[in-house]
Amino acid sequence: MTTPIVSLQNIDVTFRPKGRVIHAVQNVSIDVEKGDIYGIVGYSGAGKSTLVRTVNLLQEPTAGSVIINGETFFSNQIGQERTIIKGKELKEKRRKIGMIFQHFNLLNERTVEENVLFALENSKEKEAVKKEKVAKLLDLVDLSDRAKQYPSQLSGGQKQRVAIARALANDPEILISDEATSALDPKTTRQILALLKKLNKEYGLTVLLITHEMEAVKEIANKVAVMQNGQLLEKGTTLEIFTNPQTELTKAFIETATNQEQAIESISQSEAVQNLAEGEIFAQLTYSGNATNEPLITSLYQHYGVVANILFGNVEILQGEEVGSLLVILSGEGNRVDEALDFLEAQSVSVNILKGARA
Ligand SMILES: Nc1ncnc2c1ncn2[C@@H]1O[C@H](COP(=O)(O)OP(=O)(O)OP(=O)(O)O)[C@@H](O)[C@H]1O
Repeated sequence: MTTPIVSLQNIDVTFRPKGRVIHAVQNVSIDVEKGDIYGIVGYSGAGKSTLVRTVNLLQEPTAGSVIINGETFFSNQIGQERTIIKGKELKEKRRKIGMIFQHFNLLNERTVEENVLFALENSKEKEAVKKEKVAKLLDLVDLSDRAKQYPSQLSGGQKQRVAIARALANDPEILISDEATSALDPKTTRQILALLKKLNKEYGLTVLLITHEMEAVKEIANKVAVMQNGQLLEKGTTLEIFTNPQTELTKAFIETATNQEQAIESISQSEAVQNLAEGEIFAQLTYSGNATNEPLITSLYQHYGVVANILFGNVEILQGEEVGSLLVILSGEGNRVDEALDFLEAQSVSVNILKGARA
């Protein structure tokens, strides 16, 4: 195993405002490999921002370890001595971890190029070298023609691209994107995500993608962790999580990202589902890779005499793999539906029963 570029181990963050106790992050462990785009999803208040702010110690954990590229930034584990990097050392290390935010955080009284240049104020390079670098970065984010303009003259997507150029100024290996697309419309969101993907692919940039939008994760992340109330509910590859979610919250997130929420809602109202007969099951089947629609459904009939009435079908490409989803009513004799469901699960099809019960 290679050393993870970011290893967060048993991270706790507890706030104590005015006598109250808030467990913002509780015992969360995440390993991010170099080249990952690692999505961290959860609703507002789940603890995502607090967790990622521990990566560059903008937030000091209460307990746990933060290890970046094999180097311990912070450690406070039971039975061990507490260590933390500070001062100049911390400042230097922080420069190698870029950050972008929902509201861009640009300096409004400075031009686009001055905003990017500002990130290089501690660099010992000559002014001309810095300027050349800024020009290159603006070219990279496709904003060369806006160099002399002010943030107020730019669209949201352009502002975020300035912020990305600024975040890359010190050649970071890691970029933390904290809800960077949350204030943008869907089309601009896709453009920014495409830019992050390009930076990841062409420059090997590792991205921590904090978001409440599973759609963004689906679009570019190869791994994902789901958080709720400060805790990590589940983590895995995007393909694993989308095809076999373990928790109700993850299922709900996925439904929003795959337009299935609406399909399930409207199909649940259909006559066939409303009048589901005894022994019938209304279920969502999700599968990836080789399993395809037709052979699965044919097998159910051939082996178990179970008829699958397909009410909705959808195929998406995730991380280069096909992920299929069907909403079906299964009917058959005796406990044949039950056997058919076991068969499906043995074929790595994830079964989510929406109405009716197994025998
Ligand atoms: N400095 C702080 N002092 C006290 N409580 C805090 C502080 N920072 C965060 N919290 C609390 O910790 C919890 C987690 O907040 P956090 O911002 O990490 O969540 P989040 O998942 O990133 O949500 P959002 O996207 O809304 O920021 C919340 O209950 C929040 O109110």
